[in-house]
Order: sequence, then structure tokens, then C-alpha cells
Amino acid sequence: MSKPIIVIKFGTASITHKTGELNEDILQEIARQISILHADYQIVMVSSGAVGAGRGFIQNYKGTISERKAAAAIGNPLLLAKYTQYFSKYGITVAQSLCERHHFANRNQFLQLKETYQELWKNGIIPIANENDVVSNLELKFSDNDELATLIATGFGADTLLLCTSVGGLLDADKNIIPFIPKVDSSVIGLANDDKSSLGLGGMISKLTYTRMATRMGTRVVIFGMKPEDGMLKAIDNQNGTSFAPEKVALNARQKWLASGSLIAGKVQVDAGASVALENRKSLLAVGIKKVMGSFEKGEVFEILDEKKNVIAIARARESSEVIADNLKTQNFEVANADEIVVL
Ligand SMILES: Nc1ncnc2c1ncn2[C@@H]1O[C@H](COP(=O)(O)OP(=O)(O)O)[C@@H](O)[C@H]1O
Ligand SMILES: N[C@@H](CCC(=O)OP(=O)(O)O)C(=O)O
Repeated sequence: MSKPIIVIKFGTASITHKTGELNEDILQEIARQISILHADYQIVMVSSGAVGAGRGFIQNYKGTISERKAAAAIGNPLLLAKYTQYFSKYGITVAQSLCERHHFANRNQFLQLKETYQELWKNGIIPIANENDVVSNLELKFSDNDELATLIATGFGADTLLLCTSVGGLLDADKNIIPFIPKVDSSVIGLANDDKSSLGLGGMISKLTYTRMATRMGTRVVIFGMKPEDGMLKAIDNQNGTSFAPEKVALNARQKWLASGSLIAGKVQVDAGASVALENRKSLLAVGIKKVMGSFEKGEVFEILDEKKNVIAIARARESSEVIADNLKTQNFEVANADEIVVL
């Protein structure tokens, strides 16, 4: 049996000093602890820090988008060189994987990423992913690397997603780390405010949003800090940070990808009868649709909203939004097949 997959994400605040320079002590610790986990898991690292590592080379850096892209272009090789250096102490080679959001939206391309990672794992190599900031445009980018890490974890069916944070875990109102959360609901998300580190993009709200997605797709999540000794090794044993229980799901890999990695091109609102049919895992028929919103092509993915406008499912369209809108009164007109609908 192949080893379980774990995805471990390090944000900017976790691996840089306040000034933005890389914190080499932490990088060495990351390499040491991951070298121990390497024996038992297939690992994907996701590391931010390129902008922080490169921004010192940009004159009068103010953090504009083009400056961030340029800083990432400079910082990425510096970051990788450090990881290469520290992992080599343990005889481990690392590989760079710069990803763009649209690679995840196209299932064939996503499967190619998986194939590449499998080839690397076969050779004992650890891929280190980061967003390809140099070309990512505002409309179509990952919201941050918490999202990138989550899409890799859910799309690969990872056992565990470890999200490293500078604050050690999810804190309660008294600033104590909450050790275990059985389910991420709105009261849990409400614990986080929108504070984030000066160079990062994510913060705790983003971590919790993606934690909810990952746990819904059956992946356990641990938000942890590197400050305690062996912090990562303890986190994987639920002994450090905040652990979030995975939900039991009966989704295949394709459906998990549909619900997380695909890009949502439009929406349809359905009536109460159609909502019930979807809950009972039936296909979506045009007669149950009240309204088609936005425009999508055949094969693209859309959200299904109930009468109260709550998102209740994600589906792949059998017809374009235009054709669907023209057939709302046609009997037995299938808009999405049950196999390609994920009820949330
Ligand atoms: N309830 C909370 N528990 C923990 N952190 C929180 C909470 N609410 C807001 N935060 C903020 O979220 C941020 C955690 O993310 P951090 O590790 O800094 O970012 P990144 O990994 O994205 O670089 C911190 O700035 C922290 O103050
Ligand atoms: N791609 C950017 C990081 C963007 C990002 O998501 O940052 P963070 O919120 O610190 O994980 C970089 O390498 O600096």
C-alpha cells in the first residue's frame, strides 16, 4: 500500500523575520522534522516567502502588484536554494513546483501535476509548491497559499493538511490555543479576525475557510506552530496546535476535485422540489430551475442555490447556460447528471 499523503504549508510569517528576511533557524528545523516524516509519508510542501525574500532587491519597495511579482521572481530561487541546502543534510532532494489557479480548474492539467508529484515521490524527492506569482493575474489567482495547499490536499485525497501559523494555532478569546475542533461552523470562523502578517496574504480567516473545505472533503487539518520543540512532529500526532476532524465523505476523486478545484462559472437557483431531488442524489432537470445566473459553457462548473440563495451543490453543466435558459419548460431536460453533482 502506498504511504499516506500529507501537505504541509508554511506562510510568510512562519518562515521570515519581521523584516522579511528568511528565518534560517526555522528553515533548518523544517528540513529536520520533514526528513523524519519523509519515511512514513508522501509529502508536498507549500511554501510562501518568495516575496519576503526578494523584496529587499527592489528599490523603494512599496508592495505594488508588479513589485510583489518582481520580488517573487527574485525570492523564489533564493528560497529554494535555502531549502535545497538544508534538506541535503538529510540526503533529501527537493523540487520546485510553481502553480497557477487555472491549472487546478482543468482536471486534465491537474492530473498531470499529480503524475509529476508521483514521479518525484517515487524518486524520494519532496515537491515544494508556491504560486507562480510572476504571471498570476488578479482575476485568476489563488487567494493565497492556504488555498493552493488545500486544493492539492483535497485533489490528491491527502490524509492530513498541516497549516503552519506564526501564532501557534486557532486562539480562543483569551488567546489560548484550542486543541480540537470537531466541525468548522460559523461560530468557529467567528473566532478569527482579519489580522494578518504584513507580507503574507492569508491570515486565520483564510486558514479556517480552507480548513472547512478540506475537512468536508475528508482531509484532517492541523493548524500548528513551529515554536514548540518538534512542533511539526507533535502536530501530526494532534499534540500541538489545533486539530480539525475530517468529515466522513463518500465522494470519489473526481467529485472532490469538482467541489474544490474547479472554477465556478455561473449559478442556477432551484425550487424546493429540485433541492429535495438533489439531496436524494438525483440528476438536475431544467424544470426545477427558477433562474440561471451568469454565463457558462457546456462542461463548465456552476453552483446550485436553493430558494434562500444558499449554495447547496456544485455541478458540471451538460449544456451551456444559454441552452438551459431556453429549455426551462422542457420535460426531462437534464442539466447536470447525478454523477457530476456534489451536494454540499
Ligand atoms: N482567533 C485567532 N486565532 C489565531 N490567529 C488569529 C485569530 N484571529 C486572527 N488571527 C491572526 O491570523 C494570523 C495568522 O496567520 P499567519 O501565521 O500570520 O499568516 P500566514 O501563514 O498567512 O503568513 C495572525 O496575524 C493572527 O493574529
Ligand atoms: N506567493 C507568495 C505568498 C503568498 C501567500 O499566500 O502568503 P501567506 O499568506 O504568507 O501564505 C510568496 O511566496 O511570497
